[in-house]
Amino acid sequence: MTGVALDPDKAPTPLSRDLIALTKPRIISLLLVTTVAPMYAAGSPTLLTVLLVSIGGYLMAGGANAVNMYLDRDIDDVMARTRLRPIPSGRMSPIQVLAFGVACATFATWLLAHFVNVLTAGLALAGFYFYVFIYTRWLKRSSPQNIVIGGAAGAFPPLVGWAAVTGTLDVSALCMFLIVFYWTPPHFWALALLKQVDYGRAKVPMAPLVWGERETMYQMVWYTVILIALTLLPVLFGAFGTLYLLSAILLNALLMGGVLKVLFAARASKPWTGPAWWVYKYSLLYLALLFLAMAVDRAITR
Ligand code: HEM
Ligand SMILES: CC(C)=CCC/C(C)=C/CC/C(C)=C/COP(=O)(O)OP(=O)(O)O
Repeated sequence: MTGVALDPDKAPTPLSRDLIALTKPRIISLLLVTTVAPMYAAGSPTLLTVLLVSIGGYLMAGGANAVNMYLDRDIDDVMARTRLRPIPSGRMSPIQVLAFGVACATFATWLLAHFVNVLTAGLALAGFYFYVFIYTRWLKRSSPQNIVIGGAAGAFPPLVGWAAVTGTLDVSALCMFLIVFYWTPPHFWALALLKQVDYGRAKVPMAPLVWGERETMYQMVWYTVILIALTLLPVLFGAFGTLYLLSAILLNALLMGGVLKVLFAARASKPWTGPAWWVYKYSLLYLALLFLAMAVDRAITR
């Protein structure tokens, strides 16, 4: 016994729980919705294919998230939101985390290439590299456009799901990629507006700190306008029908309403943090329901 007082932040945590935390499971749950829904929009996959793609997708994205925590261990240590993660809290060493992340991604590549197809494995691996090297290693610390360009990483899952079922990519898959791509700025900047102290302390040039709050809010509005147009585009070329159209209209109206509420509150010098939280939380429901509507729409009209 050393007699050192127990720090509640450093209370023992089972290794299994830390390994799961390294993969950011809650984020992956939505990534998997945007992987599996396109599979049902693309065709009629067997349950085994869905299971294999889900396991491979989880391990690839989880591996990417673990390597992200390895590369970001210095800034995770200074942000309140991230300082209890396995590395900054001292429960795991950086090299253990790196090895875990690389092992997950390697196994996922083999699994997808061997049991699904090589295009699916290649697209998932491209998502891994994009997130680790383009977003985390490069853009996150160097530009307020970090999540716009880097956000492309999070848009790979629909391509993965589509390729797993069709063995190829087409304009519907591209539309789904673009939908997630343009959804990312309103999703993330709503949170970035609320976490400016954290990002300032970590010297990460997130949009609100570089452009200011008002400009970030205007940008959120413009990205939402493009997002709405992109969600309606597949209906114009006949990819989806009425159920999807009605769902998209409703979901879009609520998202635009939320984003405008943030902007108008700020312009009127009224509190905008409540509406910003709402937009962040709602953005998650929005994407899940939009992709679910795509799958159901195609399933009932097939
Ligand atoms: C560059 C792109 C993105 C950035 C920078 C970003 C950033 C973030 C951050 C910082 C959080 C807060 C997490 C926390 O509190 O620990 C978050 C939450 C979340 N993000 Fe994103 N995100 C991005 C793209 C995506 C994508 C593509 C998806 C899924 C399709 C996604 C799904 C989620 C989910 C489900 C949460 C809630 C997690 C929770 O409640 O613990 N994000 N995002
Ligand atoms: C197909 C495939 C494998 C794609 C990879 C997709 C992927 C892992 C997307 C993650 C998006 C995300 C959580 C970004 C936040 O990173 P951050 O570093 O800003 O968040 P943090 O501060 O919470 O660590």
